[in-house]
Amino acid sequence: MEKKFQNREENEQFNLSNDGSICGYDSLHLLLKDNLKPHHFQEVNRLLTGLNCGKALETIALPQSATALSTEHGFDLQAFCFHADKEVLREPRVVRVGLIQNSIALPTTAHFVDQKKAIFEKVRPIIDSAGSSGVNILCLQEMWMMPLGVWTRDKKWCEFAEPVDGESTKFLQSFAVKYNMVIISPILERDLNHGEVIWNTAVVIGNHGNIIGIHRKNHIPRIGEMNESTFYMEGNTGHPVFETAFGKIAINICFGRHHPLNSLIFGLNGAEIIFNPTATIGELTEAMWPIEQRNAAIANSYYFASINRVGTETFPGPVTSTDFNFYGSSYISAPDASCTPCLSHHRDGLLVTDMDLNLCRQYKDKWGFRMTARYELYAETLARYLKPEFEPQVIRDPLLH
Ligand SMILES: NC(=O)NCCC(=O)O
Repeated sequence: MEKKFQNREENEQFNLSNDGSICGYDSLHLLLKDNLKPHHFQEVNRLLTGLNCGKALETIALPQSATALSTEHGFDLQAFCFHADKEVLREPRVVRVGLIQNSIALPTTAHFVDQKKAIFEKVRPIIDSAGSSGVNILCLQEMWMMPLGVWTRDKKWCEFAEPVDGESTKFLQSFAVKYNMVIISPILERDLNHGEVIWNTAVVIGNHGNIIGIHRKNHIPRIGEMNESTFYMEGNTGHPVFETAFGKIAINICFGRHHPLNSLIFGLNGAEIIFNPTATIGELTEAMWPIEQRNAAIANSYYFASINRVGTETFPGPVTSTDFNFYGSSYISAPDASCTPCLSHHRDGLLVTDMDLNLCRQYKDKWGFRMTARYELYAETLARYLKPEFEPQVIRDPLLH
């Protein structure tokens, strides 16, 4: 539950104990709401999260069956609605999207079978809550079925890898059928047909429980010790867009969000919603988190839905122990530059959001980013850049020494 304190000093004091909250609050949004005068908060909120169709983003009421699960299991549950303008020739195309963020359920030293089982049991009520909320497309976090062992160099974590039609897919297929829901399941994949190599993969399960297809992570981080390429290499599936019963979607896995051309190409292939399952930590990316995804949504006239895991994952090593502190804060950005507030910084959560997909074309028409882009210039420079004899186009001040 959200921590509540008598006053700001107590909140700040609490933050010193470092429970992963923001000064005792679930999110920046709630911290500001609780500490600003209502008219100040209204203005700060407008500046931080924008306006959708001229108004602050509306919240939506969810069925009691969904909210009861959040109370019983202590996960954050928030619900919002992005509107589009009314059109004469097209009906609204409203899709209900759900994002799940969660911590692991057992210490990373527990038996692997127990760890995976415990994660399944942890997400089960959250998926049920999404299902009873009428979610059409649900996305889980990057490698949701395991701790983030790929940030250690310890190859034992390869044991969590599964074939595309493995245990995690089978677990989720039953929910897809039960709730008539498309489910995106980001896993550590083992490709049995190609030398048993490992990939970082999102499996797209259709609303009839069928596997529509997969996408493999395009960009693999190599940041100091955070070097996932010791486990798997850059994906070989391009930039697929999956045409589902509820809209055209694509998955831009984690590190891909830092690459604007990666985001661009999903858009050129016609994606209306990008799902961005992520695992990231505060000291590295928290200042980027509210910016990059919103920018991608604006520049490409699509929705961008980002999910980050929560909690601390401790990996004891022979000499030192490594801790990763994930900051949650899953949220959705829209083509009109508005966005939802973030889910909790430290608790499991489900974000349910209605989005009218008509907003994508309306913003293409209004801002004309596709029309005004200079793809031929970019393509020409990129083609030259790839050649060994490339020289940067720099005009030097002749008065420089
Ligand atoms: N999982 C992953 O690619 N994380 C890298 C850090 C980041 O992009 O935030």
